[in-house]
Amino acid sequence: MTWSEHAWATIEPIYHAIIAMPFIAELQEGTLPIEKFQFYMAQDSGYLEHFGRALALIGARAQDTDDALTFMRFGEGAIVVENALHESYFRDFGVTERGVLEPTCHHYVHFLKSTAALDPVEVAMAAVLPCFWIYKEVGDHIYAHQRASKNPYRRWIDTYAGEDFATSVRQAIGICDKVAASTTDEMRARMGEAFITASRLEYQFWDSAYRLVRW
Ligand SMILES: Cc1ncc(C[n+]2csc(CCO)c2C)c(N)n1
Repeated sequence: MTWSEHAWATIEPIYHAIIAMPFIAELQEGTLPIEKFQFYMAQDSGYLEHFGRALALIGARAQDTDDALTFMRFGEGAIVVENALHESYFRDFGVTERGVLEPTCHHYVHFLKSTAALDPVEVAMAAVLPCFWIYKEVGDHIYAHQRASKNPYRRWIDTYAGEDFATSVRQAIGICDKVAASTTDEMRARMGEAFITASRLEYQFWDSAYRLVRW
């Protein structure tokens, strides 16, 4: 079993809890109240900027030059590409400003940034993996189960269910498996812990958007 297969098996309950969340079910049906989506988008816009910086830092710390380049490109993607999507969503859904990072987003980005800066680079790579992988699985799940023909959240769904994104996810998993294969049991365990923590925070991110949790 590869490191990633094992890691995914440990977060399977979290993944199932995510796809059962009202936020995801209502996004899929197109019935999610707009204010919850606005909250999510505004928080996610802040998340993406910090996440992009964490990815670039992991790129700078990666041992292998190809991996460094891949992470730098991920970082660029998070800031440039995803922000463009957010900007158009801001327009379409009437969000005027990003606002402050609310507790869950604040916690998540600071967990990622401190891990990227202070922990071994393999652990940092594992910490950012749920962001890719869970979005891919959630995107595919919603895409496969959607019934509404006129879903205002369609573009969000298409982004994460698309083939371009699938390629990035495969790359991120591949790098984690490669570094895991050439490290110690202790480091693989630390990678697993970071993977679980980030998966919990993915759950919390949607949950707190649904509940509009502010400071
Ligand atoms: C809370 C949160 N987690 C994950 C993503 C998805 N995501 C953001 S950037 C990126 C990779 C580089 O483009 C991916 C997969 C998100 N939007 N918001």
